[in-house]
Amino acid sequence: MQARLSARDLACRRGERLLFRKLTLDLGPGDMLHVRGHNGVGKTSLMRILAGLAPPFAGEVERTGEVGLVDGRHALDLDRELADAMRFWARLDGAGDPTSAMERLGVDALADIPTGYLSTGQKQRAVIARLLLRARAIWLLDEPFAGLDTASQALLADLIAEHCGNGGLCLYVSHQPVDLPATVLDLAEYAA
Ligand SMILES: Nc1ncnc2c1ncn2[C@@H]1O[C@H](COP(=O)(O)OP(=O)(O)OP(=O)(O)O)[C@@H](O)[C@H]1O
Repeated sequence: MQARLSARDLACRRGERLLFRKLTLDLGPGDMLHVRGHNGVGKTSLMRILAGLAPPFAGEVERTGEVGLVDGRHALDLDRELADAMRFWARLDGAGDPTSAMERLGVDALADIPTGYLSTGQKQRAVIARLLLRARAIWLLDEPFAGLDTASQALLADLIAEHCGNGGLCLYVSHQPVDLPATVLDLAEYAA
């Protein structure tokens, strides 16, 4: 898997405020980076910049490989049954049958439940199942462990390890410690 994510001298401004600056990183196959920092330091903003969804105030980002982004924006049609929602995502993502990804995340038993009825953790597991629908080299996961029970947190850690073991890379934001051999980046150290 071709995976590379580099950022040079990144700065981020939101409204009138400069949040962080002079952030440089270079991630390749197998690399894991745990981004942390206090509320409002700019973690979500950083993820959006790295994903190419927002421009940096300064600096450059280079990506090799497709991005799989998990953030709080689930974009689920609340009336659609989960199996149907997953098939919709699979079509959007150019992927095949979502059944095995649903089984891996243990949401196959929820197939006929409208997504609006799913609990927070169940929705999050569905979103992670979507991430597995298609091979994407660069995983950008914003608070992916939030709302997950202990078993699901361990499963997600396993999935990240597997992804990186297969030559992918993963950058995740988490306020909680995660049992993975990731390098830690404290965004507060780059606060402007
Ligand atoms: N569109 C915007 N315009 C102005 N300010 C914004 C905008 N979006 C976010 N901000 C501000 O930028 C700062 C950083 O937000 P961001 O969501 O990146 O922080 P975070 O580190 O992810 O926080 P948390 O840990 O609470 O999720 C916050 O003070 C937020 O209010």
